[in-house]
Amino acid sequence: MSFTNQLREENEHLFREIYRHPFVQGIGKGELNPEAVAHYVKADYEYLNKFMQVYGLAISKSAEREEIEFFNEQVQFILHSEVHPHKNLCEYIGIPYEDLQGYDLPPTADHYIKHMLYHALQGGMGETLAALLPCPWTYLEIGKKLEIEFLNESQDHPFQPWITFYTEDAMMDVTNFMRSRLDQLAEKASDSEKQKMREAFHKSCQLEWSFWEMAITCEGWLTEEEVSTR
Ligand SMILES: Cc1ncc(CO)c(N)n1
Repeated sequence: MSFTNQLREENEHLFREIYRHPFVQGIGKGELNPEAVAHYVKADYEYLNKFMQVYGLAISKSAEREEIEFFNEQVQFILHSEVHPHKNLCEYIGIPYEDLQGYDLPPTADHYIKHMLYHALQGGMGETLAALLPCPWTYLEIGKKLEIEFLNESQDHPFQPWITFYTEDAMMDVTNFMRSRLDQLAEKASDSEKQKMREAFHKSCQLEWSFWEMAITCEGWLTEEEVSTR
């Protein structure tokens, strides 16, 4: 079995729970709390800004042009395409996209991005890819499952653009490219390197689930008042 198939199998429980998460199910049902949606877009906009910087670090570790080209394309994809699912969510809550930009990352999003920055700075390309891979892979699976379970050609669905964005070939291509590179690198990696890749991948899966939870609970940093009253 390939290394990334093993990773997928080891994290089956998390993939399942991510799909079952109330925010994800809310996308499917077309019913979401507007405050949670605003919280998600604010966090995800800044998260994706930082995500592009992780791609920049990955470029600095690239062994060949093909990899540089891939990461460069992914930066373009975030800048110009991944704004569409955000705009879909903004329309649902009737708030201009610009009004949801420039906020501090809530604790979980901050943790997630620093986890990726850590592996990109400390580890090699394999570890970097292992930390990045759950991002496209979990969204691809969410999109595919929601499409089958909730999208119906004949009915308007408020989140149809969001769902179909993540089922398009682009998401599949990113996931497959990262998987095949990671599989190649894992073949040559030592056991201890593979262990680091496993851990990076597993923590990213956990943080994907936590990111949805952060949105639905409108998680924020404790205020001074909250700290002093506990
Ligand atoms: C937190 C998170 N993970 C994955 C994606 C998909 O790129 C996203 N937009 N946000």
